[in-house]
Amino acid sequence: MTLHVDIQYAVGHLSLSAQIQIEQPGITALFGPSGSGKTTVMNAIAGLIRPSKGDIQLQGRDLFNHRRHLHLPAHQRRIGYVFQEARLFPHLSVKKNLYYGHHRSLAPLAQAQCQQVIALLGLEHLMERPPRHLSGGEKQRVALGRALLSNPDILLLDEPLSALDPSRKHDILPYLERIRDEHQIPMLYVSHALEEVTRLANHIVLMADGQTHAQGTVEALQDHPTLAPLKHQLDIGTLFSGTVQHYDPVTDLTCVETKGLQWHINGNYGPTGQAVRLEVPLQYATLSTEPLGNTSTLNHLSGHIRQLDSCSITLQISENLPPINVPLPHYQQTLMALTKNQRIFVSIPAIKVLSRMSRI
Ligand SMILES: Nc1ncnc2c1ncn2[C@@H]1O[C@H](COP(=O)(O)OP(=O)(O)OP(=O)(O)O)[C@@H](O)[C@H]1O
Repeated sequence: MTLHVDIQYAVGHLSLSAQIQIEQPGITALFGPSGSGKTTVMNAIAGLIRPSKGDIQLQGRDLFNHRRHLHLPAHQRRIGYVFQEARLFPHLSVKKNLYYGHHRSLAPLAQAQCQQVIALLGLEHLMERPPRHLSGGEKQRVALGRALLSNPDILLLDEPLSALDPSRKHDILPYLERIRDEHQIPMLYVSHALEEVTRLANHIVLMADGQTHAQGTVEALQDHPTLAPLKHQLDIGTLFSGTVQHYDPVTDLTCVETKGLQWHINGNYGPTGQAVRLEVPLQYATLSTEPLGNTSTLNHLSGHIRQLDSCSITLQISENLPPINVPLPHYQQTLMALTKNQRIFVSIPAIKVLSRMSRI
């Protein structure tokens, strides 16, 4: 077990009751409306506030246990915390900022690993600069580096991109992806932006009114009533996690398997076995009640309608696969005279699947 949180805390109008279990590396998003208690949870994990009940464990170590009157001080928790603003020491160079946590760490990172982190974040050429001569994105990269150099057991990221303009945000996302892919460190990531979450996170914890009310993989929770309308509003397709089967340089197509389904996507998405997340724009799929025959479209599914809702249908592709939700307005369901248990054929061009894809 990596992180276990089961706490209660009351402050102002907030009555917090949070249960979180993170057992995997990668990024877990803490997602919910403003004021739902996300930062308060992060502060409790970091030891900046003391919950009134419950317990917190990290890598099997007790950080907080109300019954046993245990509340480990923040500097003994081995936690890296990155905030909305970089909070660098203005009078110290980038190098001194980076090594600040390292020098105080209980288990400092070896020098070779420090150099790897500095290279991963592209900071080598900035080492002697004072923070005032850095862009917002560079400051956040230094803040990430400072947290990683302290060799934490978990990285807490509280909206680390929200103070950046869109292009800086875009610049820093690949660095977060590299930390996720190249370090085994678990990360808890607060964000309001579902696009960021679907790109970065493999797990998600949903919060509302001070309560954690659902958690699981992003794929499993994507049709949750909290997320489905946002996904629709942002025109985000259906997410599938899968594995690269092979890449064909002649056609420039990658074949990806997602739990029994095969997809063809344009471009090269890494070696065989590479874990990927596909975003399939099922909202733009062509649906028919007959097989389409000889078509130029490369991705085909067929399944039986299990449910018809006002703006989507639920398809059962096969016995051993979870049902798939395909957005389809009610008037189109009526035009096609769709009924329960009817067989439906779905096709999506390879180029459309390519359009939104990130590694997980
Ligand atoms: N020390 C405090 N005194 C009074 N109220 C507080 C205190 N700390 C937090 N709160 C209240 O608790 C609620 C949750 O705050 P918190 O910052 O955890 O929410 P959040 O989900 O992180 O919000 P946001 O997404 O806007 O950052 C808010 O209504 C906030 O005003």
